[in-house]
Amino acid sequence: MIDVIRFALIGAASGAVIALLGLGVNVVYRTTRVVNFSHAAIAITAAYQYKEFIGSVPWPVALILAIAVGMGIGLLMEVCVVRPLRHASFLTKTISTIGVLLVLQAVLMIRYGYNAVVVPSWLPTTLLNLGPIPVGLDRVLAFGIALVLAAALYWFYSKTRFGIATTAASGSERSLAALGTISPRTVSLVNWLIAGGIAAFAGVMLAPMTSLTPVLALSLIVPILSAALLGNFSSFWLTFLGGTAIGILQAELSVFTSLPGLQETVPFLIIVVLLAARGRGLPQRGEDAERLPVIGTGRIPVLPVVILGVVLLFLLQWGLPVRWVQAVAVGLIAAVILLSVVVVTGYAGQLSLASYALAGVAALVAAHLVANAGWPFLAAGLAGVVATVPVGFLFGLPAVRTRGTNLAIVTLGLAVSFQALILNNPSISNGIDGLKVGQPELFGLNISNAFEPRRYAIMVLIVFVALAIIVLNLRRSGAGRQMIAVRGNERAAASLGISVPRTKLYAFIVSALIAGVGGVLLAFTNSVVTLANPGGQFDATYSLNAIAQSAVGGLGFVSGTIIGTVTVPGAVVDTLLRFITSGAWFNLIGGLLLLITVIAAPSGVAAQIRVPLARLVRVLKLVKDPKPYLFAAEEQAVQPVQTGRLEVRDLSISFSGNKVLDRVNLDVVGGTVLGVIGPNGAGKSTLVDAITGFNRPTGSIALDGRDLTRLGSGVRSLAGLGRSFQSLELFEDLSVFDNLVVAADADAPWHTALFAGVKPGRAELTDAARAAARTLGLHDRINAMPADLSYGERRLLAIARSLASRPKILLLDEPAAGLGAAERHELARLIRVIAEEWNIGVLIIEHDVELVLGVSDSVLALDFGRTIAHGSPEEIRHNDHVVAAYLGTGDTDDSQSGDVRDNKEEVRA
Ligand SMILES: Nc1ncnc2c1ncn2[C@@H]1O[C@H](COP(=O)(O)OP(=O)(O)OP(=O)(O)O)[C@@H](O)[C@H]1O
Repeated sequence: MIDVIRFALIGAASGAVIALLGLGVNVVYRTTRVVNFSHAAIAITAAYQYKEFIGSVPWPVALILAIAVGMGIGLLMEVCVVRPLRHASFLTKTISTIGVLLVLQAVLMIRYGYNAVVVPSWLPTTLLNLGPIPVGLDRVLAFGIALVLAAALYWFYSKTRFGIATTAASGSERSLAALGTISPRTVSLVNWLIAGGIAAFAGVMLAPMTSLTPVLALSLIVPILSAALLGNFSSFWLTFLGGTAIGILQAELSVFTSLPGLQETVPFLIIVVLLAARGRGLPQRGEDAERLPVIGTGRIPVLPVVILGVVLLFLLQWGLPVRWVQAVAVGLIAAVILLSVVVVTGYAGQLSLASYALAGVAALVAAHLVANAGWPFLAAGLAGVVATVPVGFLFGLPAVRTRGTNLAIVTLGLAVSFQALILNNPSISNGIDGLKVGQPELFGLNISNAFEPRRYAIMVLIVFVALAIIVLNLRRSGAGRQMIAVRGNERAAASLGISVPRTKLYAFIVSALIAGVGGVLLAFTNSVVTLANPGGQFDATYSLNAIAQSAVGGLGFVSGTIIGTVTVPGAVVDTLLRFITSGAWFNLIGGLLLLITVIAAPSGVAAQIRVPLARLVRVLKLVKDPKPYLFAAEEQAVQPVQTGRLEVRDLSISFSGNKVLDRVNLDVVGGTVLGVIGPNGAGKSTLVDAITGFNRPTGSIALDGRDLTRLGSGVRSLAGLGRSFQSLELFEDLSVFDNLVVAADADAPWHTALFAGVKPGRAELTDAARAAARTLGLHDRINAMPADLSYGERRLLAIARSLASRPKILLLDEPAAGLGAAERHELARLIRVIAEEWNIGVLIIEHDVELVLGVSDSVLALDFGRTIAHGSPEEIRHNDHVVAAYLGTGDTDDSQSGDVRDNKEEVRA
């Protein structure tokens, strides 16, 4: 028992320092919404500086100087990286901090090498007896200092004017500017300085507890970010408690369990479970969809690819010296793994940091089957690749409930756990001796990289080209469009019947399969497969390098995987530079290149060069221009839907005890329009969300007698409930054509996704999608991107997209917001067309009362979530409750309403 307490105290001290580092992560997240992956690297850099300073100055001066170094790095990051990227997506921001991490690590590697450095403690290390328990005084003091600092930060950010301003604005420059007195620039700068200082101080505290190595920063990332995550990147106390708990758990596990790797894994897995419990299947209303990096078209420029392929084949077989052949192979293998990043992060928008772990799964299985079961290379390799399917599924599961940076941390944590528990376990991976796989053969030919490097490289080339074609096909397939829809806007995707969890898991599994192929190719490059560290070929942190390489090339581009290999160690550029530099310098160049790319060209080099390249290819007549989609001249007849009836009974919902909907009852019948009005905050959008499955109300919702109450939003959409959003939520990465196709395709049978990479199929507009485009006047804009449409056209596209999914009932959330008088009049006419010609039941919520009264067959008025009136437009117009709650006067402006009231007659005529 005494030992348990003693190790709890020891763990609490290191945990408190981890927490301190987590607190620094919170500080910058509050200001800039950036999760800083380089925070630990700043700490380690400052700790190295401290070690240098104490050689020449007293320790207090050294400590101050080290803190100044940390603050300096924070300042540089703010000025050179964070500020230029302040409008970028979370993806770009996160990747930029990974860039800073790689740069700092490379600098430390150049300066100090791999050898561990011991740093003396500046705190007294005498043994203290707490009753019968001996503990180092330095540990107790470290815990106390961390606790005081956490309290100081809490005080500073909740009590001082500066801190309150930072907290209130919570990362929004506009809110900060609105607060007046302090400029957003100052707030950002000061917070980055504070964060840098805290990192440095924590680094100097941590250094004596563990010896310093440049890679220490990498092993600290997961615990630090986990602590910050536990505090939701904002609560200092929860972060402090979380970090301390992680430290205690790790100390206890390291002493009282014999399974290696458990101490890295268990605390992290607890966090995953907590996150999953806290997470949500879909983002909430108001969580802005971000502009993510550009994605390629997926078109295959056949002739240029064939020419390049043949030239490379020739060079590999005859033209290049062996050294260069091997360098090309190294680059192509890395490019295969980067293809997996294109699928999961580029197409599906899920920032996964586990590509090398998944590659490692395939390598482990294949190497075992060859080394211990005597399987031939091909069969073992295929088995290894298949083995990645369940692991890819497992790694994808958190994506169902988390997203963004949280997901990045979880996937990196899973990768680190996999390495600690499996790859580093000598009984599984045979430790640093590795697994002997000898010389692989393919169809009777020796293809060993050592003896037949040309054959090995040609095999790698063929595999890369095949996978690249599959990934390009996937981009053009229905499954690819669904991934891009989910990446662009999960709520909109769900509203069309796309299963968001299934799409994410699909992306993870496809990506795992591709990474698996890369893993097998990488593993069999040598006759011994080394999986355990040091020297493991699949170190979890290589996935950070992979995301960096991918971002340099272009996350959404297959061509980006080749461009990204310029920063791959051992590939062509590195081989070239080895004549003048060492490997450490190459890593530094790679990190700097990443930073320059994300700032100057956030979508990567491939996105930057695609326009001139396409022009060149066209001038040389190497490809045909794609034909734009043209509508047939004849009018598309609308096929009316089967009549639907939506019945909503006793719908209620509360948020934090505040009743937002209170026993609302309504019916919407095919061919009619129900208007819902109410003042701001009456609960109108919440009503649409509740009916379509975006929140969890009580009561019941049935469509044509089928109870939908317990079903998710995607299933409700497939059952016939369509909706639009107040904020439109278009898929900005997809053309108008593809926005409609993706809506019509949502119920495609799942097995089409199985062969999407081989048989992508042709995107076709369904009859309903064509009719929707015609009805809403978008047929002439069908090849445009949403960003090129006028505001009014964008609103119409949102409705057309819902119509393309053939709903029986369509719920329109403020469709006229921001439209001019003429556009509103046209919209009112279209709503009657949708009801009467398409036979759809329409529920419209609108602030424009006259529009609602003019277009609806009956109207429901809400106030504070309660129905205050329900009747014909005329009854509502003169209802006393409505007049009191909403209209303000008994007389509405009849001159304005006359126009829209005539719509029913106009359409009937
Ligand atoms: N997820 C949520 N958590 C907490 N409160 C919420 C949530 N969603 C809605 N509310 C609250 O419910 C109330 C009703 O909001 P809702 O957006 O439905 O009103 P509305 O009638 O559509 O208003 P508006 O016309 O301004 O859009 C508001 O007070 C809002 O703050």
